[in-house]
Amino acid sequence: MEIPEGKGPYSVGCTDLMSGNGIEGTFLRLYYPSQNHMNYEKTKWIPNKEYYSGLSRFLNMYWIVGELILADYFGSVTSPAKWNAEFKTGEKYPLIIFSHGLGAFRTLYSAICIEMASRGFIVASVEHRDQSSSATYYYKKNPTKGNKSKSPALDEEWMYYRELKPDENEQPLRRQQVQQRADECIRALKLLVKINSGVPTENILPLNFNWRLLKNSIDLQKIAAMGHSFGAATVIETLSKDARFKCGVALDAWMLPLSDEVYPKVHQPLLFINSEKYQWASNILEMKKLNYKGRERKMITIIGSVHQSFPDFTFLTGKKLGKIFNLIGDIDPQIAIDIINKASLAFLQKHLGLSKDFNQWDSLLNGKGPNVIPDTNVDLTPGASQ
Ligand SMILES: CCN(CC)CCN(C[C@]12C[C@](c3ccc(C(F)(F)F)cc3)(C1)C2)C(=O)Cn1c(SCc2ccc(F)cc2)nc(=O)c2c1C=CC2
Repeated sequence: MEIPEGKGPYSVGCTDLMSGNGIEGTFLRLYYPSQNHMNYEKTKWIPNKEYYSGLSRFLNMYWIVGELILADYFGSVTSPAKWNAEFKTGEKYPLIIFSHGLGAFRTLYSAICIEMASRGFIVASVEHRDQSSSATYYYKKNPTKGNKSKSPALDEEWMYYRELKPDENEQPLRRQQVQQRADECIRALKLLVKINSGVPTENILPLNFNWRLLKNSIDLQKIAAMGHSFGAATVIETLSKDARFKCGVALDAWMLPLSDEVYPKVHQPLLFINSEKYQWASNILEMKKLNYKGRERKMITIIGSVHQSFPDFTFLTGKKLGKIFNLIGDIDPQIAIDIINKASLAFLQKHLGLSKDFNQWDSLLNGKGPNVIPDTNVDLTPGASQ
């Protein structure tokens, strides 16, 4: 079981960028079209052991037991992208900013991000520092004691998932977090615009990736946001704040963090791709609040899919464990991710004005095709037994 390769014509590279100290900085994993050299190592899927500690805590496993099991089980998993491969220059690429879900972090959606990059997108998967990530880290510049000659020592600070207190009301926390998440997506865009303009950018991470090759390589008129669950709410919040994002793809959106005043502000086209199992009337009704005359809204449901059909875990456990943890639905994970990717590509071509062949999948946007239906299968009549 491993994470599927991109199906598009471009070879895919991957690197990490952390810019700015402390939690105000930007931390993202970049997936991009790369030169087709063969001698590159693959990308480490979960790059630091602290992520396993965070995950086991998020999953309510016993901290140590969970960490050891997860590290043992997933420690050698790689993503099918060439680590620090040379960027493929010579054309301008559309840009996707990707936002991860609650308890996830920037590396866990590589199947979707790699597929997009293989189709000719630059994809920046941001890592959120709003304490919704299982774990994340940043560097605190501690002033060098006296001697100015040495560069200030940088020490890693780890931040873990903030659990809800027993009687804490979830909504205020999630509303504050979705604001921070949107700001982090907008900061990531600003950083990439700066890199595109050729301004040299310092990467705190000691990686040998040539960022100068990205000069004039991003098509600034073709920028979209994508995200899963809490990350899909982040997409909606981000679009409402920054018109540079021309459209959004909301994967199994969790609408609780959004307040009513955001709905009239989202003018850009939105695609909702919903799993069959992760749907309930109040959540769907919140999505419908975004329907305004003249605003493009598309919704499809993938039959047999579950909430975890979107992150990479769906490919990494056998059928049995996958079923127990609800990581795999009745639909084959590869078939589900193909529908997710093709519907997203068709929508992005239409609303970013791409001249590719993604319109071949337009029928998916109308819920036509195997394993897919238009809109939702939830009965929205009030008081219906859900
Ligand atoms: C018990 C903890 N309890 C916390 C509120 C609920 C935990 N939970 C269901 C889970 C995540 C699950 C999972 C993953 C991974 C393995 C593994 F074993 F494969 F590692 C197992 C089991 C446990 C399925 C969700 O939070 C669902 N969810 C998610 S899941 C995003 C995610 C997180 C971690 C990952 F590693 C991969 C993907 N993103 C959201 O934005 C939202 C929700 C709910 C509302 C908003």
